[in-house]
Amino acid sequence: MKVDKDASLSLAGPTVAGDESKPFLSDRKESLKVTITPAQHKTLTHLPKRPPVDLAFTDLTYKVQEGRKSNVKTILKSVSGRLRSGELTAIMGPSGAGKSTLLNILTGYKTSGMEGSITVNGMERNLSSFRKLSCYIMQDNQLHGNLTVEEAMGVATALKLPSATTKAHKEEVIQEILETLGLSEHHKTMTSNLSGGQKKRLSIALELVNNPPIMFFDEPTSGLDSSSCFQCISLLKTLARGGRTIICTIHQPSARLFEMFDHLYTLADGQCVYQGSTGRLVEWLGSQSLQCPSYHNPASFIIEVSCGEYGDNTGKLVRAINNGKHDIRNGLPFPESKVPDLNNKKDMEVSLAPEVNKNDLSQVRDKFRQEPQNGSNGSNLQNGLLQYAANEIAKGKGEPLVVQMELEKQDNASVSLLGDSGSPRRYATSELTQFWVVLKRTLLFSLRDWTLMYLRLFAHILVGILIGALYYNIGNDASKVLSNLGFLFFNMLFLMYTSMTITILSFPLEMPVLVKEHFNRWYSLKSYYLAITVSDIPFQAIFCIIYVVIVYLLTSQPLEMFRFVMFLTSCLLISFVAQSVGLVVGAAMNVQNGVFLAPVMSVPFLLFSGFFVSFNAIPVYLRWITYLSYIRYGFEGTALATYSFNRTNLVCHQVYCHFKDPDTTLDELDMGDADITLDIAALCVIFLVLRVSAFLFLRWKLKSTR
Ligand SMILES: Nc1ncnc2c1ncn2[C@@H]1O[C@H](COP(=O)(O)OP(=O)(O)OP(=O)(O)O)[C@@H](O)[C@H]1O
Repeated sequence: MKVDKDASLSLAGPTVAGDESKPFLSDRKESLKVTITPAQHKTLTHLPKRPPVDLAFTDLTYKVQEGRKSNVKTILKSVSGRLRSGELTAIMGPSGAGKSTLLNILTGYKTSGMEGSITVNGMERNLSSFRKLSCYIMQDNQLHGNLTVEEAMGVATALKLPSATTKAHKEEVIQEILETLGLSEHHKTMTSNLSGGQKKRLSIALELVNNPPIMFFDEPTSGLDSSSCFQCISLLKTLARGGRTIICTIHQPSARLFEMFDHLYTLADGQCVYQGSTGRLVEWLGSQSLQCPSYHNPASFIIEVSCGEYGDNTGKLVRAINNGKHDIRNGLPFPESKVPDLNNKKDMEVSLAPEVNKNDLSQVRDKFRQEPQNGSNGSNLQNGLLQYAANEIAKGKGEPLVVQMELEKQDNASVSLLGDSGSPRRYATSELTQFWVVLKRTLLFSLRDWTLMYLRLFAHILVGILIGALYYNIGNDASKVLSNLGFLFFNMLFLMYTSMTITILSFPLEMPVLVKEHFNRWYSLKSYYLAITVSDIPFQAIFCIIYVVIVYLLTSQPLEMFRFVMFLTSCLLISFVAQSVGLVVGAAMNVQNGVFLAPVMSVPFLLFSGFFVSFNAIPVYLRWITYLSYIRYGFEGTALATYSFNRTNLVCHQVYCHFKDPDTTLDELDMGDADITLDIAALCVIFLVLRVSAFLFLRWKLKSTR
C-alpha cells in the first residue's frame, strides 16, 4: 500500500479549555476505510489552542434582486443543516444548485439578502467572533507570486499571531506547519513556481498559522490531478481529525475521494436533498426507491438524481430529509419522512417518539428552548438536552437514543468561544504592526518586480537625457523662453503619466489577495491601504529626483539651490498627486475602464494648466476647472521657481529678446501675482483629498465584491 506522506498526519487542533491538545479519535470503521497509514506521527503542538466549533443553520433562505427591483430570485430555499467539529463535510450538488452561495453565507462572506438562523455551538452566531474562529480558502489560491514559501509564512505568522509571540516560537510554528504539510523542501521556492497541489497546501498552511477551528474551502480540488486531489482531501481529513470543522464544496469526487468525507450535504435547486454520513447515502437513497447501481460512484449517483436523470425526485428527497433538518447518522435508524403538524396534538405525540427525535436534534433543542428547565439556560444546552431526553424516557415516550446520539456527537454548547477569539480586538496584531508588515512585503515585491522598478528607473534616466539633449542649455537664453516653457510643461506631462499609469494597476492586481487576507482577518483595510500608498512614494521620489537633476542641469536652469528645491518640490508633488489619481481610478473601476479613463480624464486638467491658454484668456464660466487642475499648480510652481524671485535678466544673443526680463514671461502667463506657497498648498490638499477618496472607493469596492 502506498503511504502518502501528506496524508500521514495528525494535526492536533481545537481543544476544550483544560484539555491538552487531544486529537479527536476517528471512528474505527472510517480509519480502516481510508488508506492513510501514519508513517510518521506528527502533531502541530505549537499552534494556539482553539475551541471546537459546531455550526448549524436553520431555515436559511437567500434571495437576490435581478435586474428590475421587483425581480427577486431565491437561491437557497429554507435549508437547514449541521456541520460538526472533527468531521470533514462535503457540500455537493449539480452546477448552479447553490453550493458556493451556501458556503459564502456560512463563512459570513455574504450577509445581505439572507434569512434564517445560524448558530455556533448552539448560540446565535456573532459574525465578528465567528470570523476570528474561521478561515475561508477560496478557489483560486490567491497567493503573492513574488514571495518564497518561507517569506509568505513569515508574513502570515507576523500578522496572525499576537505580537507578543517570540520570533523563535513563530519560526517553530512555520517549521512545524511546513513539515507537516510537506512543504519544508520547498521553503525557498517562489510561490509562483509551486505546483497546483503545493499552492493549495500553502494556502492551507498560511491559514493554519492561528489554528482556526473551522475552515471553509471552495472547491479545494479544482485544477488538481487525481493524486493531488487525494493528497489535498487527505490533508483536510487529517485537519478534521484534529478536531476542526472542515467544510468544502466539491464537484463530483471519485468514489475513493468520496469515501474520505465523513459528512455529506447535498443541494439541488437550492434545497437540501441529503444530509448525513457519506457511508449511508446509498442505503438512504435505496430507502427512497432510488437504487444506486452496483459499481456506480455514489457521488455521481446523487448528482444524477439531483439533476433529474432518474425522474423528478427532488421534492421527495427534500421532504424525506426535511430540507436538511434530518441528519442520517451512522448507527442510527432513518428518520420518518412525515413532517409533524405542530398544531395537531396527535402529530405532536408522534413527533416526540424516538424515531423522529433521534435524527432531528433541532426539534429537541427547540422544544427544550421553549420549555426551559429549572436551573438551566441557553448556555447549558447540552445538560438541558440530556435532562430533556431523560424526562422523555421517564415519561415512557422515548428510549435513550437521543442521549446516545448526543453523547455520540454533542453540540459543543458548553465550550466557551471566548479566550483570545472573544477579545474585543478584531486583529491579532496592532494596526501599526499590520502597516509595517504589509509595507515590508510590498517593498519586497517592488524590489523584485523588474518591470515596476528597473524599467521605471531606465525610463526616467532615458527620457531625462533625451529632454536634456533636446532642450540643451536653453534655460538662460532669452530667445528660447517659449521653448523653456514647453520644457516645463513637458516635465509635468511626463511625471504625471509615469506615476499615474503604474498605480492604476495597484489595486486591481492586488484585489483577490486583499479580499482573502482582509476577510480572514490578517489586517485592517486602513493598515493595508496606508502601507500600499506609502510603499511607492520613496521609489517615485527617487525616480523623480534623478529625472529632475538630469534635466535641470542639462537645460541650464538657474543654479540656485532655493530655485532647484522649489522646482523639485513642484515636480515631486505632481508625481504624488498623479499617483493618487491612479489609485483612485484603480480603486473605483476595473483595469479596462481605468486604463482608458485615467489619461482621458487628465486632458481637461492639461488644457486648463495655463500653458495652452493663459488664465485671463479662459472664459469665466470655465475658470473653475483651472482651480481643480493640479497640472496648473505644478506648472505654475516650476515657472515661478524658474522666473520669479527677482531673477536677473536672461542672456540675449539677438538684437531684440522680448522675454529678456523674467517678469515679462510671468506676466505673459498671468502669473505675475502668483504665489508658490499657494501652489504647493493646493497640491498638498489635492493629494490628501485624492488619497482619502481612493481609500473610500477601495472600501466600497471591497464591500461590493461580496
Ligand atoms: N448575484 C446573483 N444574481 C443572480 N443570480 C445569482 C447570483 N448569485 C448566484 N446566482 C445564481 O444562483 C445559483 C447558484 O449559484 P452558485 O454559484 O451558488 O451555484 P453552485 O452550486 O456553486 O454552482 P457551480 O458548481 O457551477 O459553481 C445559480 O443559478 C446562479 O446563477
